[in-house]
Amino acid sequence: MADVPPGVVHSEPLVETASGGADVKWTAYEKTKQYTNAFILQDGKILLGYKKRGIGEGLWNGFGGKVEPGETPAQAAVRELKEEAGIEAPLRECGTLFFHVPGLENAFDIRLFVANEYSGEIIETDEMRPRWFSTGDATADLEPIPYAKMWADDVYWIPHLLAGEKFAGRADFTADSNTMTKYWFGKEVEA
Ligand SMILES: CNc1ncnc2c1ncn2[C@@H]1O[C@H](COP(=O)(O)OP(=O)(O)OP(=O)(O)O)[C@@H](O)[C@H]1O
Repeated sequence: MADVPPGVVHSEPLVETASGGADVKWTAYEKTKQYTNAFILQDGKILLGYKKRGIGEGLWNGFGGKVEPGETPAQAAVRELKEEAGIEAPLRECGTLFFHVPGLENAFDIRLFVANEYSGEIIETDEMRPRWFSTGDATADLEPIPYAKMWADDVYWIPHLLAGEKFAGRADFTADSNTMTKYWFGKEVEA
């Protein structure tokens, strides 16, 4: 049985797929705040957004934000996708992530969502500049997923997202930099 880190939310057993920083301890945390992160995957391409402000500014990511009081994570994911990319999609939960960043009051409890179709027109918003990327090699019109310009954790779990596997993990970051001191990721297996 995998040694799942504190804070990681999952419903089925997990097998480890990546880990690092074995010589450091998981940082203790007191409070968590729920966030969402949503992706559209279609015909060998993935929709990402360039974050123009706030947490993760200057990085490419899925579309998401804080779960507001009275909302479920699924409702928040749909609202944030509409607010940040202008589209609606039948999102399904595909994973969870937990992040600790020193100096922030709350650790991040993030629910990840994916859909293979959407409706509406993809638009740039105040917060995000959306763009399609190839899920494989570069193509004539699409660049590959820009891992070097994404959160350092993404390279470990996006392959699960692309493979249709449910995943969960945790990463502890240094303050004010996109560097992980300790991380653990796993995918769900049948109980
Ligand atoms: C540390 N490693 C990380 N790796 C991958 N993704 C990460 C992340 N840390 C935060 N995220 C995502 O970043 C968005 C922040 O949300 P953020 O825009 O700040 O929230 P929200 O829109 O509610 O804020 P406003 O109050 O509107 O500014 C949200 O999707 C959240 O899932």
